[in-house]
Amino acid sequence: MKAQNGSRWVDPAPLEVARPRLPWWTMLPGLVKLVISPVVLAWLLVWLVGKLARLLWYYPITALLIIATLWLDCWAGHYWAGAVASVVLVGLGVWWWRWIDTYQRRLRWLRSEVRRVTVYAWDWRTVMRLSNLTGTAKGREYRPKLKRVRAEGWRDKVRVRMVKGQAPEQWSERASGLAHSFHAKSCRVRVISPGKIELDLIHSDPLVSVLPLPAMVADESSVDLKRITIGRTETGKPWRIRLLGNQILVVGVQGAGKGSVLWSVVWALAPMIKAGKVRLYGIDPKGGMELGQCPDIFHKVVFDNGPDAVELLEEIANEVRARAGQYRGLRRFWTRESGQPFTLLIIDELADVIAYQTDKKLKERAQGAIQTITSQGRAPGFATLALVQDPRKEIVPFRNLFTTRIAMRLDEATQVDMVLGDGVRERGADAHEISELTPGVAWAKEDGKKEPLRGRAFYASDDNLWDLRAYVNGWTFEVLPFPGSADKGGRRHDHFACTRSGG
Ligand SMILES: Nc1ncnc2c1ncn2[C@@H]1O[C@H](COP(=O)(O)OP(=O)(O)OP(=O)(O)O)[C@@H](O)[C@H]1O
Repeated sequence: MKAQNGSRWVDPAPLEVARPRLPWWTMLPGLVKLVISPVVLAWLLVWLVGKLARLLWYYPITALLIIATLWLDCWAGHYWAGAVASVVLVGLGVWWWRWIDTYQRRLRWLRSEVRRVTVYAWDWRTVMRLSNLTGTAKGREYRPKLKRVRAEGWRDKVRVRMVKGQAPEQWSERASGLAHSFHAKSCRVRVISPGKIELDLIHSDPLVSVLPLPAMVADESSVDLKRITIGRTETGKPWRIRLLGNQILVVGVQGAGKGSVLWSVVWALAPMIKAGKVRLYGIDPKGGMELGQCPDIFHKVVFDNGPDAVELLEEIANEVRARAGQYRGLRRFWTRESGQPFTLLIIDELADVIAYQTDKKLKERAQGAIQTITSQGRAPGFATLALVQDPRKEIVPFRNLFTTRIAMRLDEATQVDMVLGDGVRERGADAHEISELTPGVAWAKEDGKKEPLRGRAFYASDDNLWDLRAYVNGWTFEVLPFPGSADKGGRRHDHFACTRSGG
């Protein structure tokens, strides 16, 4: 209303009301709506079926249980369905409470489904947003998709479809935050296929218990030099390494358990050593502290880093060249049928031989010989197992000649990169975080294989090493009565003495 002369009325402020924005299709003429409605309904149906199929795919056991309960409800009535469901639920609860190990093993699928819904799907959107793993384009939020979850007790394997434009490295950078968000101890990121990754959310370490050496293989023909079992991996499978055509470097701080890798390899080879099909050479510059425990299973062994050690290395390097010359034009690789023994050179502290040696000439000769053996020994059947504490380039300048590298407990993350190579630590190989309480645990990386492997080597006790010596040398023991050992009752104490024969 306009202000008139003497009137108290003034123009009111224009009314500011947002016009309601209706979806575009509401503006369509009624006839068009009628025509496209069956199409829209069909599309809705397909969408619903898709959602249902997705639920059935991710939660098959839960769906089966619900369908079975509904069927029971129709068939026997509410009372019976409720009673059976309660008994099953209570039974599962008691099983979980009393026998969690078998529950986790037997009911892995059900557990996977329960963890998917209660731990991951529940918080997925929030965790993705807070971890900056979502993206926005044209006003729309794009979120990584939670796919299959598999609970294995000690870890949950969680598959994820990444947002377009995302890299696995972005996930590796946030691994620690993801672990905390999903109540896990640590998180590893593994690439499955383009755009798809798998998160390993770790809850406990399956390698905490000591693994005793297994029974020795009876027959040398069953020893496979391509698959020597030296322990167990964290997934419970045998930890196997390849000796044929391979050169192995084991790195770890003092007390990391490098010796257990060494003796697990020798234990697995024992039948072939005994049969003369494998020949061991050894260098132990620490005065025989390690290899001196079984000196007589070696073809030749030297207990220092002086001229004797260098001469032994040069002798082996010459053999490598000579055997390669014999093979030229006849065969490409060593096989058992060649009639020549497979040769394994074991060096207990490589740094003492090639870095700490004060005589420059000896040092250079040792370096040259080891480089010949590691670079040319593959085809003619020569392998090297070198143990070292310090992986720096100044100490081991030719790390790349070792085709399998095993990182035991290390001091720093940079050392892990030096041993296993760039990018392997980002895939979870945290060798610098291996506990002091688990000697023998290691991360291994083979050339040509993308994923590193975590395992624990068998523990070789003094008795095992004594058995090894006796077995390879063919010693037998006979129990003799201890002199004057009969007690008053006439019982003989005859288990204290023995004699050796055959060696
Ligand atoms: N696989 C294993 N399982 C259980 N205990 C182990 C294992 N390996 C080693 N140990 C224990 O850890 C201790 C250190 O092991 P070991 O001497 O082999 O370490 P190392 O890395 O060779 O050390 P160094 O460099 O000083 O020789 C041993 O006394 C042994 O009792």
